[in-house]
Amino acid sequence: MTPPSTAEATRSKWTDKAVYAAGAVVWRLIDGKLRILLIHRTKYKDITLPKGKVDPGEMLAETAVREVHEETGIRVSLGVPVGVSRYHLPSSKQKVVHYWAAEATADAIRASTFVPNREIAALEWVSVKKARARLSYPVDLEILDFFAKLVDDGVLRTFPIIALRHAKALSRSDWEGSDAARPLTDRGRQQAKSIVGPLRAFGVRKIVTSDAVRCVQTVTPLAKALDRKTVQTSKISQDAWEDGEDDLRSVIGRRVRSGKPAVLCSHGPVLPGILSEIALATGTIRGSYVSSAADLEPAAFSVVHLSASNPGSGIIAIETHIPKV
Ligand SMILES: Nc1nc2c([nH]c(=O)n2[C@H]2C[C@H](O)[C@@H](COP(=O)(O)OP(=O)(O)OP(=O)(O)O)O2)c(=O)[nH]1
Repeated sequence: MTPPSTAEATRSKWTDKAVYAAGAVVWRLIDGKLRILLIHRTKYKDITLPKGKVDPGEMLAETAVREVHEETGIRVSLGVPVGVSRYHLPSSKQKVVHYWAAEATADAIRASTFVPNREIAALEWVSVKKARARLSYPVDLEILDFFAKLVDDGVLRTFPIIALRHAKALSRSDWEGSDAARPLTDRGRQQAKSIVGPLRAFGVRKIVTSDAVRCVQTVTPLAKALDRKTVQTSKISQDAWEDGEDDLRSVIGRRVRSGKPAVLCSHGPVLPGILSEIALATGTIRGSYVSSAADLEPAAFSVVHLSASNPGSGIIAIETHIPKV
């Protein structure tokens, strides 16, 4: 059992031996009371949290959202990570399941498509206390405990600011034009496509990018999928940063004030400044986790979770995701 990343960045590790899965503690307020979603599984006659196995090529965050939807008919966006459970399958393989908190909004409930089926017999919304009594497996209880801590800390409703490093670009030596015009490689374009699912999983609505071509190209598949325009600005570009003319502070300040899930696509050397400005804008006591979250390979991203009601209470959690291509 790995604790959730309240004060440290987490990085997912992949091994061939384990079976990976992802899911969520889905929650909503009913008449002001917190309720979480349990599933009654048909085949196993057990009561668990919604989750399921990673599809080939998929990243964990998109698995969590897809599986919640497939099992419960409810479309969620992910909030804070609430832990990783590990258990042995009857085949003796290890199963590793990553969980996030995820709010089921009123709209998502209205649009729910659940009907009892071969996999899931019933859905049940219960208090955290009742969930503790009903869940079939001890590992689920540990996830529930992490979730309950968020509730106790008053930081259940959050929004993410995501710092994304542009995907793989042509090297400077292979390019004769200006550095700002350097495009993505074929692999970079694949990476840009592969992060659309996981970025959507966090509910990204706003896309802000350095105006360098390699950054704009990195977020273009996402912008298309969301049918949104990108905000292209030199304020977070490497050229401006090298000339001391960047303005990370105003860009981050706006994002923190808006409270909307956003992605900021920038460059390796600029990312530490972006993470540092998020920490400063939220009164976060800085630790090494902030700089490690900025140390990203191409097309990797760090999700910084902030309190929706009180962003000034500091960063709630940071998690880092690495593309598989
Ligand atoms: N969900 C869950 N199943 C467990 C646990 N411990 C344990 O022995 N099992 C059993 C129940 C089933 O016989 C078997 C496989 O269940 P599973 O939920 O991991 O896998 P699955 O492939 O059926 O479902 P999924 O991951 O696609 O949602 O493992 C546990 O802690 N959680």
